[in-house]
Amino acid sequence: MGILKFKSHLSKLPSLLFRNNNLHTSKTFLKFNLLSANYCSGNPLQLQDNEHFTLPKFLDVHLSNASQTLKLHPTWLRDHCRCPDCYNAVTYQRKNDILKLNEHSTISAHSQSDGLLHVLWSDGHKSIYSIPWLISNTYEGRCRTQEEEARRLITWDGSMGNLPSLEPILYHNAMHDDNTLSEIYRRVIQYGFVQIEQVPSTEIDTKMIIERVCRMSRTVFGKFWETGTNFDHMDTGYLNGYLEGHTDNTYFTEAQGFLVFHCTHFNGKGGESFLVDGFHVAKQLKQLDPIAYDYLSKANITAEYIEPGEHFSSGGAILRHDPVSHQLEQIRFNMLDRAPLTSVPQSEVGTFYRHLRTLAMLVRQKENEYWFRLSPGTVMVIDNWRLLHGRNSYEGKRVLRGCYYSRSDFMSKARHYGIIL
Ligand SMILES: C[N+](C)(C)CCCC[C@H](N)C(=O)O
Ligand SMILES: O=C(O)CCC(=O)C(=O)O
Repeated sequence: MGILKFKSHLSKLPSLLFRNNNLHTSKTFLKFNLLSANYCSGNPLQLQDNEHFTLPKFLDVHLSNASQTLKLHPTWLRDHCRCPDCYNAVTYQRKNDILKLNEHSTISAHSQSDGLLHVLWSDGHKSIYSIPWLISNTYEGRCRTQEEEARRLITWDGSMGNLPSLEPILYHNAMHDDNTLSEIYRRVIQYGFVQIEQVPSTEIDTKMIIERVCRMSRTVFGKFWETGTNFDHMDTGYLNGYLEGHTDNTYFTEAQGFLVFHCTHFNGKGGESFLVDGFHVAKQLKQLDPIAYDYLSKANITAEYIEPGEHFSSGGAILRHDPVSHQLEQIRFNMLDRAPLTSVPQSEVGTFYRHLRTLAMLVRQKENEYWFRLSPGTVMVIDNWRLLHGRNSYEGKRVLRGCYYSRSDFMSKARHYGIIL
């Protein structure tokens, strides 16, 4: 009877919940001892249980290789019940009451079969869980996944020697084929950039491909911007001098996640572009000077952008890490947009400049720079949290058009295409 009722819950759950993700069910993953592994910060047993300082009774879920168990806290389990009373599968939102969770978290009975866990609670409520879903939605499982995702990133130096030669992505395919769109996302996530070729160099076509990939984000520079024809904004990007490798928007509380460039007109000298893989440089720094790496992961540095009517200012570490997985998430590097250094006491500034110099030296290394020319017809999408971009000074006419994508918007689509979790 109980089981039948469970089944009816199951059929209403979104199929996503039961997606059989290879990553989570693979033998290697299940072999992993979920509790003893210390690949994330802290110890979940100590961190998460402060209820009356008693050790809660964990429920042991036996994983398919039998010798491993996943220990789940009853409150977590009750909070993650996906039955229609606890979860609205249409809006993908919870319905349960956080203040009642604790009193509802006593398990009366449980059983496990066919990849499902059945739980009967002391208040009579019944829950059913898919075990792969449980694994992938715990702290332990998620940290593991983030590590896997980080391992899948391919970092590179200026020679690009370690990158496979990839089929060019053509405008026509990108516009009409969803698989090509998903490939664009895969490349941006994996390598930090993608080039789309044979884009007609009109403003309207540039906008079409931009919007096909993701929605444009409006910033102080507007939604769709153009440089080389106007001095709308007081920024070196609008002038024609050399620009050293940098990331944009270090002065926003959240820098725009991605940049799009399309050079639609060039008639002059110079103006070649380059990219540096900030995650590669970060790896080099960690090896060369782990103390500098650690320092730049913690020290706060403020950046600013000022023009008539505006004054943006925001601080943060140069090497920003995910607070849970501790994976490097963003490099904020723009030496021009640094604000007065008010975040470091004078007694420490010597150390600060020394570490910053070490990083800047690596950023400037010629071997790390990948040089190319942005030319009419090629649209480039660049990860602004990972890659640094720059260009040579130029003379003549050079029209660069483009936009930003917010991190949230682009990552939402990447998740939709199954590129990230
Ligand atoms: C890209 N676009 C020309 C619109 C703006 C350039 C802004 C560059 C600025 N220094 C920054 O780092 O954010
Ligand atoms: O002109 C370019 O190629 C790049 C401009 C730039 O770096 C910027 O606007 O942030």
